[in-house]
Amino acid sequence: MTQATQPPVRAVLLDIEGTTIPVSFVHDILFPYARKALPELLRSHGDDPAVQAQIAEIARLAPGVAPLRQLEAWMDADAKVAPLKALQGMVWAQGYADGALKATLYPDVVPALRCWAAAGLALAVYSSGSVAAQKLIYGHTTEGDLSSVFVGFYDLQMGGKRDAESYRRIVDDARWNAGDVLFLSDVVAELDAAASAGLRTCQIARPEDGTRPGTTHPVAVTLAEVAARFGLPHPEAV
Ligand SMILES: CSCCC(=O)C(=O)COP(=O)(O)O
Ligand SMILES: [Mg+2]
Repeated sequence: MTQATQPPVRAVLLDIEGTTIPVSFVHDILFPYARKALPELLRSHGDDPAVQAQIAEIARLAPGVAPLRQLEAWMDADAKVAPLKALQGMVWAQGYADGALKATLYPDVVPALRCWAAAGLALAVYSSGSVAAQKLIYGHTTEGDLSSVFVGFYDLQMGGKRDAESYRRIVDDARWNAGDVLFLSDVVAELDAAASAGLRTCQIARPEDGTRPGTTHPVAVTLAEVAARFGLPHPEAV
């Protein structure tokens, strides 16, 4: 089916890093902040049940390895592992609360998200960052609190982003039809998985991040271009 003969997009599922928020913000600001703050979190909040639950999960995944050592290994590898992502979210909460962290989105993102939500599209997030971290990042942007534009937030509890089953779970949870959903990501393997689950896909290839456009999914450099390609309300037209 060509775009013209496909049913209208009713929902947009969005990755964060490299899609709505620069890779540089995540890697140069968020990750170093967490790397510095995690040892203190483990030391001073090690008896907090929420922290203990993540330490138990680290022990399950990496038996016999000291939790901090394992977290550092995962951070070195940029591993998308749920206990690391949960603990990073906990330390970022403090950074957002005291103003040390504020998210800068790509300039085309806020107009598009506001326009699409106002037009009745259902918007949801799917990121390796924990749901708590997602709500923090969109709740503390340089353009204010954007979290209310989203009807859903999904993380690794749904499964890995390169696994088609994760997208089926999200679509079921949101009570969407897969063919009505457009998934946006910079990572081709994630788009492949979403397409296998029947979602429509578009790669966001941000030149400033050096994203290499693939050849197997439609490609756009901004969300305004996504709007034009998929017949969504255009942020500059409202
Ligand atoms: C929720 S903001 C931090 C994002 C993060 O921790 C990460 O690993 C990026 O993952 P994504 O799935 O958004 O590429
Ligand atoms: Mg990404």
